[in-house]
Amino acid sequence: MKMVTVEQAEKIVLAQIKDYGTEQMYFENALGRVLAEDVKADRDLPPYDRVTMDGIAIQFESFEKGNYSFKIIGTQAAGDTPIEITNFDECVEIMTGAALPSTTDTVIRYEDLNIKDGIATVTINTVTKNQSIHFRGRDKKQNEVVVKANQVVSPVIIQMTAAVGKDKLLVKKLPKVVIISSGDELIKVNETPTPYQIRKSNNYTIKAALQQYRINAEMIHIPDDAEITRKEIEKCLQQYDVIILSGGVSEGKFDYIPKALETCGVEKLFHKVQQRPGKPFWFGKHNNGVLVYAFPGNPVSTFMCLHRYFLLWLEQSLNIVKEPMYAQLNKDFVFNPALQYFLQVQLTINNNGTLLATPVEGNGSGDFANLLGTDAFMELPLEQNKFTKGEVYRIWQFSLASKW
Ligand SMILES: Nc1nc2c(c(=O)[nH]1)N[C@H]1C(S)=C(S)[C@@H](COP(=O)(O)OP(=O)(O)OC[C@H]3O[C@@H](n4cnc5c(N)ncnc54)[C@H](O)[C@@H]3O)O[C@H]1N2
Ligand code: MOO
Repeated sequence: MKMVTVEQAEKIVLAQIKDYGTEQMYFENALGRVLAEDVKADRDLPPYDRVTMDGIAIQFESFEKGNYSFKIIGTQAAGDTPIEITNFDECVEIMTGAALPSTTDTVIRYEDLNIKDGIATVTINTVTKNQSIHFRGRDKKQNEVVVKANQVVSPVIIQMTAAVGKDKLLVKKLPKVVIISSGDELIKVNETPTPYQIRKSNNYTIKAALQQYRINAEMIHIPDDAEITRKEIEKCLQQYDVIILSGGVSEGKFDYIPKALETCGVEKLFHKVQQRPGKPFWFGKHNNGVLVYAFPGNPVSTFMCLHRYFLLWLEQSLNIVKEPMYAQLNKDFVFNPALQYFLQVQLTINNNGTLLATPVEGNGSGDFANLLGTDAFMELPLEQNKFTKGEVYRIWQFSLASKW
């Protein structure tokens, strides 16, 4: 099979979008999950005419006719049953959050009153009818949708679901994912490497990226052994929805992955994409539905393919709707090979509000240290070799949104 373009690879990957169903969960645990139902207001919001200042509640008409002094007939806290007045010159001392008595229509705050011997005297001349009242149903009506389905549950959504008494939420189920690292040169994080060994790290960055979507992926390491590789993949095909591999997919003597996958009945949908980094990316599907993303082992290649293909597939499978992001190249750049280049860029916003992408090239796809100073990959078009400052291209952001 011929090498596919980035565009073709994306099409093939997105043709495998899958709905993993829904599940109910306690609302407090739903942060970061994708809501699979609309949430409606169980009653009007606010549910009653809500007082917004501590002070007194009066009938505006009384003040309008020249009455400045009101006899306090009671004190009403938030949560209390409203105390009704029976005379024009009466008032209720009332607290923020209390329900406005139906016989009153205006609230005057303590700062504008003088209270002595049970009489509240207004010390200002301008009072507006209905002031300091947040009227019932002003924000939302009963049964109105307050949170729409198909969005990631955020702190404000948690607040709203709490407020409308919805303690269980229907959310999208997440695929079961296993991350497989391979290579005899790789040791555990807490082991001491020989001069020629390195610590495993790609698998942790994948796991962490997936945790942002609340997926708790398992991790497995396999040695450079064809038979063990085959057996482990065989097992994973029975237990998971998605297998993500990192390493062992290029031309090396110990790159057993593509062969093992095909022996296990995983159909190759493509191997090799016309891109840098990440050229040897292998993607396939088992007839039981399990998808296999086998990323090239170089850390930046794995990281780029994860964002450009897997997370895109995941977001679309979970119905997370995201608009593509673009930025303006902030420096001329040249790339000659006939490959689609994913340039590492640092993002800043200039004083015109334009998102600028400054190239920070690094030392190739093994240089994962370079990722720390960058925020996104800028996808440069295949047809061009020269890219000029001021041109706008698509970006794939990986730094946390909290940067701004
Ligand atoms: N003759 C050719 N050689 C290579 C080609 C090619 O087309 N022909 N492609 C190159 C490209 S591009 C890439 S990218 C790499 C991909 O190789 P593999 O997928 O086989 O990956 P490995 O050889 O297993 O590892 C590459 C590199 O990454 C390190 N690595 C692997 N896994 C991890 C991990 N979990 N954590 C940290 N680092 C990891 C590994 O130690 C190697 O240094 O192939 C080129 N070669
Ligand atoms: O996929 Mo490789 O990243 O070009 O070194």
